[in-house]
This record gives sequence, structure tokens and C-alpha cells, in this order.
Amino acid sequence: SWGYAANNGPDKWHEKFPIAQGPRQSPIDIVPSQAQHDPNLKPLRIVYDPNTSKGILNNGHSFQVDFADENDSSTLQGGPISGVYRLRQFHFHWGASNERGSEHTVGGVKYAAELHLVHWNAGKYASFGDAAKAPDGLAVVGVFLKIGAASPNLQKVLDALDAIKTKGKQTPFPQFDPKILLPSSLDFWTYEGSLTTPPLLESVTWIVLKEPITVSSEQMAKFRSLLFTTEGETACCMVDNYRPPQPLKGRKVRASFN
Ligand SMILES: NS(=O)(=O)c1ccc(-n2ccn(-c3ccc(F)cc3F)c2=O)cc1
Ligand SMILES: [Zn+2]
Repeated sequence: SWGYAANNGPDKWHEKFPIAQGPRQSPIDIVPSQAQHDPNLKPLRIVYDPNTSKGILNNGHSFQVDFADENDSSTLQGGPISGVYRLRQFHFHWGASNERGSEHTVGGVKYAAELHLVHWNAGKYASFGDAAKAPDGLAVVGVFLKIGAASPNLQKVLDALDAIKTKGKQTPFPQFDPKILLPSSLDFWTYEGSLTTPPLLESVTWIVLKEPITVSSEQMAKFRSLLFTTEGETACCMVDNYRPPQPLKGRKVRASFN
């Protein structure tokens, strides 16, 4: 199936997922000078309940922390979205070395990694699956990770990775508040896009924070200790699990800040 290698990576995805060449694909290169400040954009309202965090899973493409989403305990509102979107999961994308790894780029600049917090429009749709098929179904908050001081808050997540080294492994991950992973400023860029991996559904309102969080080189090495492969398969390091920027195709990127 699909992956990030030469034989099954982003340049091949269109063969099984033709939407890969669609009109609103993600990620994109964000060009700050081309982004228009929109004063109608509201502040982001992010409320997460640590009691909703459930487990951490190696899904063979990344690792993700899953959240209980049967009520409005952990939600995203405001910004470019209408209504209440519930947190479903967060995950990351990263490189084999520190000079690449993010999916979105800023004026062509790549960061070492990118955090995605995935939310779905529970005000309008009955399930995540239904929302994932709708043009206003999902909202993903993207946060860039750049190399600098270690993040103690991220270390809690990284310390769980030894238990999920191979594809399909998961372990409980209770009482985690992902809000501690966010930078101090919630200034953002926003545009209409898609999932950045198959099924590449064009259902995502992207909200990319301008301010990165910092991680240390040692912490990045921890991400790279994961494997794409199952126990017993020839080990293949989980690195470079990012899709490169896709054509803008006339879309406008708005900025919440001047
Ligand atoms: N990298 S990202 O744009 O944040 C991203 C990329 C892919 C997904 N993703 C992969 C499968 N699904 C999925 C899972 C269950 C479902 F019912 C429908 C889906 F699209 C999903 O949401 C979710 C998020
Ligand atoms: Zn992602």
C-alpha cells in the first residue's frame, strides 16, 4: 500500500487516489507576503480536556494520540470555522535530518517537523467518517517544530515511543493535554485544503500557526527511532513521512494577523 518510498510515495499516490491531483490539495507553500490579513477572522478558541486522551498508536505512517470524541470536551472553535469541531487525534510528520520534515513550508522554508491536531465538525456531522467526506468537515491545526531548546512538554509524548516502535503497536496514553504543545501565539494562516495522506480527502480547513515550537536535536532523534514496518519485517526507519507542497490552484491564504 501507499507510503513514502520511491515506489509507493507521494509521486505515486495519484494512481490509486486520483484526487491527489485535485483543486484543493495539501500541504502548500505559504508565502507570507501573498497572505491577506482578514479582520473578520475570529481568535482561535481551543479547549482540551486531558481526560479525553486515550492511547498512542504507531499506524505505520506516523504515530498518533487518539481522543475520545463522543462529546464536546475537547474542541476547537473560532478562527475561520463556524460551529464546534471536536479533537479526534494528533500526529506528526518529520524528516531524516533536521533541515526537512514539515509538510507546509513558509516562503520555501522547511521546518524539522510539523504537528497536526485533527478536529471534525460535530455540530454538523454525525461521525468523523461522515465529516471527513464533507468540504467543511475537518479542521486541522498545524504547528511547526524548529530545532532549538528541548520541549519538556513534547518529551512526555516521546517517552511513550519505545512502547510503539513497530507498525500496529499501541499503548494507553491517559491524562494528556495537547494544549501544552501549542506556542504562545495563536496567530495563524488559513486556507481550504485536504488530508495530506491518502485518502487525500478535500475536507480540511487548514489553520497553520505562525509561531513554531522548539525541539532539540536529541528529541528529533527519538521521532526517527520509530519504524514504518511491523515486528518481524525488515526494519525501515520512520523518517521523511511528509508530502511536499502542492499547487495552490488559485486558492487564497488568509492571515489572522498583520
Ligand atoms: N496529515 S493530515 O492531513 O492531518 C491527515 C491525513 C490523513 C488522515 N486520515 C487518514 C485516514 N483518515 C480517516 C479515518 C477514518 C475515517 F472514517 C475517514 C478517514 F479519512 C484520516 O482522517 C487524517 C489527517
Ligand atoms: Zn498530518
